[in-house]
Amino acid sequence: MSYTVPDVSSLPALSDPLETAKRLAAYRAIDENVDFKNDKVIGIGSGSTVVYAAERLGQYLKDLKYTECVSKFICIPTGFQSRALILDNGLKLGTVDNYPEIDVAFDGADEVDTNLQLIKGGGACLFQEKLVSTSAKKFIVIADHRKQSPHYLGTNWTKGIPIEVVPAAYVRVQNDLKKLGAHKIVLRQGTPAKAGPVVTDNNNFLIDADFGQLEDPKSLYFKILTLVGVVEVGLFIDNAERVYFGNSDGSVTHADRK
Ligand SMILES: O=C(CO)[C@H](O)[C@H](O)COP(=O)(O)O
Repeated sequence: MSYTVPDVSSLPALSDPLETAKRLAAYRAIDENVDFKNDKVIGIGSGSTVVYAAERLGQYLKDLKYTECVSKFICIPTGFQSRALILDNGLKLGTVDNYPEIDVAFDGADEVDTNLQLIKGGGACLFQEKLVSTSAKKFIVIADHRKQSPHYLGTNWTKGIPIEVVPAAYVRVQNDLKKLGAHKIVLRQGTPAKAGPVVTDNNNFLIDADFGQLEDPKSLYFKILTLVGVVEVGLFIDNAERVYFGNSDGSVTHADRK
């Protein structure tokens, strides 16, 4: 029997309502933002929400109405987990080197403010996420309702801004972050799974620096980025075009960049 992409409104709820919310947001984002006729290169981010975006593309691939175009899509990952998601869903893998222009990219976020500025990097993939999202003509974020900030970044996500640093410079960067006004600075640890610091897909370390609520995330972004040893900062500024939020009542809402 032939396969048809399931309608979002007819999906049975998952056992965890939060997972249901993430799935709804991701499916809606794919349905409304992939141009099946014209898109060629799709960015696939990292984290637990984007799993459902890759799953949705995999569903389109199985539906004979879409198989021909989806099988030609080149999907660009943002790290190891994301690469596996692409392959597990039968999609074609590419790299930014081969495909520097991405039509549309999908990724999760740790917090989204009212201007669609983002904190990302909670899953330690921020450099490649930034590479992919800023290489995309359209960057679409998918998140559950916990990620929607009432106003400023740093309200819901209080673990600090993730910052990817060259290992040789981590002490220097920590000292410099203190001078910039960070209240709490932590070198992210891999324990209990790994003794010692988290090592990113790019062989770097991660520092989480808490600056409290961010009234001006853009200027802080540039201040941190210019510190010697900083590879990338988990503040995604003027990057997201639209964010889909999966809500606890089963609805999905979206916000657009002004
Ligand atoms: O930035 C990220 C990884 O570095 C993720 O996109 C972010 O942490 C959101 O993850 P999830 O969808 O699991 O909440």
